[in-house]
Amino acid sequence: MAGPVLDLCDVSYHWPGRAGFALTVPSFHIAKGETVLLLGESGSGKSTLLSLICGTILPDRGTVNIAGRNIAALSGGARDRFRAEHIGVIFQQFNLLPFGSVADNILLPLRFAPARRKRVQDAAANAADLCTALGLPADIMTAKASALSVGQQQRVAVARALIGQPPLIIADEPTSALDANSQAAFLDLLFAQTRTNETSLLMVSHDPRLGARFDRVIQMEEIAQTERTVA
Ligand SMILES: Nc1ncnc2c1ncn2[C@@H]1O[C@H](COP(=O)(O)OP(=O)(O)OP(=O)(O)O)[C@@H](O)[C@H]1O
Repeated sequence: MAGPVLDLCDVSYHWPGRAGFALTVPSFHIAKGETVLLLGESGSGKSTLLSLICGTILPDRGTVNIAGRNIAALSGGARDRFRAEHIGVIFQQFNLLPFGSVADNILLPLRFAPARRKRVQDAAANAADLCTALGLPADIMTAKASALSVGQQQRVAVARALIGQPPLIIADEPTSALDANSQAAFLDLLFAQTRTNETSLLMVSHDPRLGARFDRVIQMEEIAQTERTVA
């Protein structure tokens, strides 16, 4: 793929009805296969920026290009499909469907993303392979998501983000619920998987110690101006 996987230009955003906070990002790119850790104090707008990148909120101004396409210019349904095709998302609360099986949860993004689905020859086998690569037991595929430990849920959320090799993974503090040992093991697995597929990774964290693992570490204030006034 030519050009950056992610390219923000002249973006600004304020939450509707909230005068106290405004975010401006003049320019921010992530190259294919690049891993970036985004650090910043609480309330500096990291999660807001990730929502703009995922297209769940739209900028007041500017362009958010993913794989060369300005998602801010797509209509709602087209944007949802584009996100499912191109972005694997891992949130703090893993957002698994509690009554679905592990297999249901991992395969979910493929339902909305035919091109991503096509990259996977045998979806069930691929989901099982990802589980094995992420250190989950082979028989976990039929277990209900609600029956899993937090660490297992986290791995299932990673498998769901990685299946079908989307070019970009967005992770918002995915290790916040883990102890130091589990955190290191989790990141080893995530990085092994992104390297295999040359996936770009943008991860938000409060922990600068994670920085050594990433190609680039950026502070929110290096890429964004945040206006904060007490309303
Ligand atoms: N859904 C929302 N509706 C209205 N305002 C919001 C919403 N989400 C965030 N904000 C506001 O946007 C500002 C930035 O919040 P954001 O969550 O993006 O920061 P953050 O850097 O991710 O913080 P943290 O590290 O604590 O998660 C805050 O003033 C917050 O109250």
